[in-house]
Amino acid sequence: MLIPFSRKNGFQLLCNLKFPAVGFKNIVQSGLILQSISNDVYQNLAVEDWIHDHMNLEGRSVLFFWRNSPSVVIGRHQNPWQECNLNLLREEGIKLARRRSGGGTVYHDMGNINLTFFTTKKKYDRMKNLKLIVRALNTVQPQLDVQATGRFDLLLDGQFKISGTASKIGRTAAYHHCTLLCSTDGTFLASLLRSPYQGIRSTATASIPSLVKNLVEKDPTLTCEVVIDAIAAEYAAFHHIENHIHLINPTDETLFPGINSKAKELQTWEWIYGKTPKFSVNTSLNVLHEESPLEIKVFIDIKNGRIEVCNIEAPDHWLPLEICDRLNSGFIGSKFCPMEMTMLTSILRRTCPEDDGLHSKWNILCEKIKAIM
Ligand SMILES: Nc1ncnc2c1ncn2[C@@H]1O[C@H](COP(=O)(O)OC(=O)CCCC[C@@H]2CCSS2)[C@@H](O)[C@H]1O
Repeated sequence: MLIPFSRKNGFQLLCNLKFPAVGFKNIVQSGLILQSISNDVYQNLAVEDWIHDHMNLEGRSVLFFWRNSPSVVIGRHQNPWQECNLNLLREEGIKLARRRSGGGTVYHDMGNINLTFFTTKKKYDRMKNLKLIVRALNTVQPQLDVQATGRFDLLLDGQFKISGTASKIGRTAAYHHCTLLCSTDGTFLASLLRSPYQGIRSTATASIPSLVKNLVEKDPTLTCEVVIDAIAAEYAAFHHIENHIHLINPTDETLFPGINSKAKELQTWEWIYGKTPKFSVNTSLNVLHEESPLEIKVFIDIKNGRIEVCNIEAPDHWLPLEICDRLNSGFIGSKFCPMEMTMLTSILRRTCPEDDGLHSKWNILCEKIKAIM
């Protein structure tokens, strides 16, 4: 049963919980189980940041459950252009988030559970956490074949990924977080995580795609609610604590002072796109000229999400070199982002001679360039 986390004692509860007496030999590791009432990926990631930064985890550990409305979550050192179909994300209104932990890109929706295991750096143990999840799943469905792999995925029937792992290890605190697929939209997941962008060269961490499956496909009773309750019960039994899930509101500043500014930072363009490791795009675009295709070469270097070097080379007879150069130098310093391009190209177009033919070619080229962003 879920009981609301009271405002009055919330912060106290998080920071100064009274733990059972610790014996000399049998050290009782005390714990706390939390679940977010929000489905906003930025707010939930901010809870992780807050607990990691502010909670004293010495002698206590915390398990945090959270679910998000449709979102794509990239790792700290990843390139979103390389990892997902940004145009599709924009069209469908899917949130894109960059987390603070490393690793690959995953898709979240309300059919996916996220679990964060907070401990001290010393007590950090991903295999122990995954085994706890496996025990919980087997309690509900003893027939289920779920195993943890060497790279800390959970596989169903030896081949289908149902969980991916990432982690952040701080100076004293650490967390291991993982996903768990109960009833996620697999078709949508696959199309969102397929990048259509060609010619990207980068040193960013690349994701490792797998065949995925939902737990409900194996057993329809394994819904998110059932699975969360089973894992909470297993965690409570393991840590000798009350089997109770405390509901938390991640926008509650009395509980988490300063949390809203953490959530805000996670939503900024500078964090999501700007933290992409330097990369380059080397591709070509095709336009039609007198009914035959014509090749336009594009070389762009992007640093901190912004265009650092730009070389768009169109045949001189199609677009005069001078006009091309105007575009190339005009783009320097701007965000590698279609919205910014729309603004910029309409400003730059005013510097172009009044010529309908030229303007139409300019528009065609700018639309093509926007499509690779
Ligand atoms: N939700 C989810 N769960 C499991 N596997 C997924 C999911 N979404 C996509 N995938 C598959 O994993 C690969 C990427 O695998 P890869 O191993 O590259 O990355 C991960 O697993 C990262 C897990 C991060 C977990 C965090 C926990 C809280 S916030 S996000 C992707 O291409 C798909 O094939």
